[in-house]
Amino acid sequence: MADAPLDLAATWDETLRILRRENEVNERAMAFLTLSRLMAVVADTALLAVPSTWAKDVFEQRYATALRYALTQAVGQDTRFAITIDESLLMAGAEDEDRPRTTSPSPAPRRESPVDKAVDTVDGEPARRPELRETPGRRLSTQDLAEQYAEADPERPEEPAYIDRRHFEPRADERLTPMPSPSPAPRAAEGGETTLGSDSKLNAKYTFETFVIGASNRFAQAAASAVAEAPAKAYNPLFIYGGSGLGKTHLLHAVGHYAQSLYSGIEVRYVNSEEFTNDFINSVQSGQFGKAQEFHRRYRDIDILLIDDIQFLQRAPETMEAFFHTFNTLHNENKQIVITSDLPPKQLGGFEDRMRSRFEMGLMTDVQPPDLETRIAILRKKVEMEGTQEVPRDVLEYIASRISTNIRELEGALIRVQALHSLSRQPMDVSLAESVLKDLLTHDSGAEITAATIIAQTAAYFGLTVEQVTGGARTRVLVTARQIAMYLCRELTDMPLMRIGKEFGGRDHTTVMHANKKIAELMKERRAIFNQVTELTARIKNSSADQGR
Ligand SMILES: Nc1ncnc2c1ncn2[C@@H]1O[C@H](COP(=O)(O)OP(=O)(O)OP(=O)(O)O)[C@@H](O)[C@H]1O
Repeated sequence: MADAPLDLAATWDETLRILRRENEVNERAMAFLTLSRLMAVVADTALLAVPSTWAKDVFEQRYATALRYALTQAVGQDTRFAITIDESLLMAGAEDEDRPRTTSPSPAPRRESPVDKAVDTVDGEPARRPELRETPGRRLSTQDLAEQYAEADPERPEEPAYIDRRHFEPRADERLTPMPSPSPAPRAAEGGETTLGSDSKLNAKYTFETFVIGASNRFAQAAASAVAEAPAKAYNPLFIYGGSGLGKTHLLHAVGHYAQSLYSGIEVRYVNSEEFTNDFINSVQSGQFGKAQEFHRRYRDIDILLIDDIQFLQRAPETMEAFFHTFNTLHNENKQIVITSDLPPKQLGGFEDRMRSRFEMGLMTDVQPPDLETRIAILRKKVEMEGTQEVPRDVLEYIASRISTNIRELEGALIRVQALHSLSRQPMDVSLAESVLKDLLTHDSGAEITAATIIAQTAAYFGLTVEQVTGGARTRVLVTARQIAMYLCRELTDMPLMRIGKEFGGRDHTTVMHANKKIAELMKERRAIFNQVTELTARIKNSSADQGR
């Protein structure tokens, strides 16, 4: 079980007291610190919300050591910090100033940001805004600060403060490592794919231990970790958005594993939005009371709902309505919801405003494409997880420098390099990697690759029909062709497993997962499979480029 939750407001008060005592921070910075908030402490990192870019820069650059020292003392363990900007804190402070001070501050009517909302629900108590104490050294009023700031930055946006990774650049001395193992290894099912013992459908590989943290995902990781530690207390919902293959699904599963490791008996459910849609449609179409009840039990009698790729939620009004009610029920009952999407709520087409505004109620954070060092660290982690032969740093660096936008592609390239090495017995060096990536990249026109193209090309290559590739017959040739096509759909398109399964006659996502694993293994063992995958990749890329012209 987790330790008793930290009293964040008291810890922040103590941090400020220590900073005042040490007297290393000037008055102006101290006044900004008074307006700031401690939002969470995740592993060894304190998440701070501060009112302005100026404050963030000053705390990170000039007062980093003093702040880190004070936080370490107040938390009682070595604590570093990450900062986000929440401009409404400045206004909140100004409003507080106008009111007579009381010992129990009540929430002021003010513009709410996702961050505010998040803090309002900590420990189920109303927000404890940092008190504006009158100290001998404090002469600047928050009203002064608000005015100064408004003058300095008249353009500041009225939008709620989105939290994104740009506020979380790593310190120079920071190493790229997975989080210092907060969670024990998840319970693995046979085949190592999903956890047993509950209906959660978690992938055993996607944990915080196997997730590499860099500037591109630092805040998302910390927020995900915080919701697992304190479900429905920290941020609800947590909304993670960003491009394909950047680790959103991985984080979602990691939340589930970590929460399960902390709270025995906690009910966690991971679901893709398409699966949610299917479940709902089945429950309605059957017309059976039992099915409807089963749907309710599945999505409402749970503690954490992890819903992936919300952009695919079928636009049918009934499904939207079902999701809206599920969301409200869970939220009202203080159950945690974590959502991923390719776009932030505001840009999610096809969703009603009431739905979008609910997505914005908690905390929003993006994940960005990782930088080179993070990509190398991810590759190193994959090698370590597979327990395969070491891959030299220059080879990892070469692969990481050539593939930059999608981690799934990065993993695919690593698999191919390892496969050629094990088949050809050529040394694992940069020239080997070059020869593999040459094939992979020279055909890259940037044109979009579709499942239809992959299936058609695979069928033509093996002398089969499209129906045979997507059908149910199980001769050896058919199964191999089908699995290769699924593998390439996973590697070369943005499609989630569930969607790929649909393209192959409505197969389950676990079938696609199995095919993916199988082909990755076979590529290392059988030259014929490696050649087929390589050759087909070139054909698919060429054909997609031709279609795009
Ligand atoms: N920071 C990371 N550390 C380790 N592995 C990562 C990291 N980010 C992504 N990956 C890996 O990259 C692959 C793709 O990640 P994932 O499926 O989570 O992406 P996604 O953002 O959900 O993509 P999509 O939107 O297409 O569903 C996974 O195998 C995942 O483990």
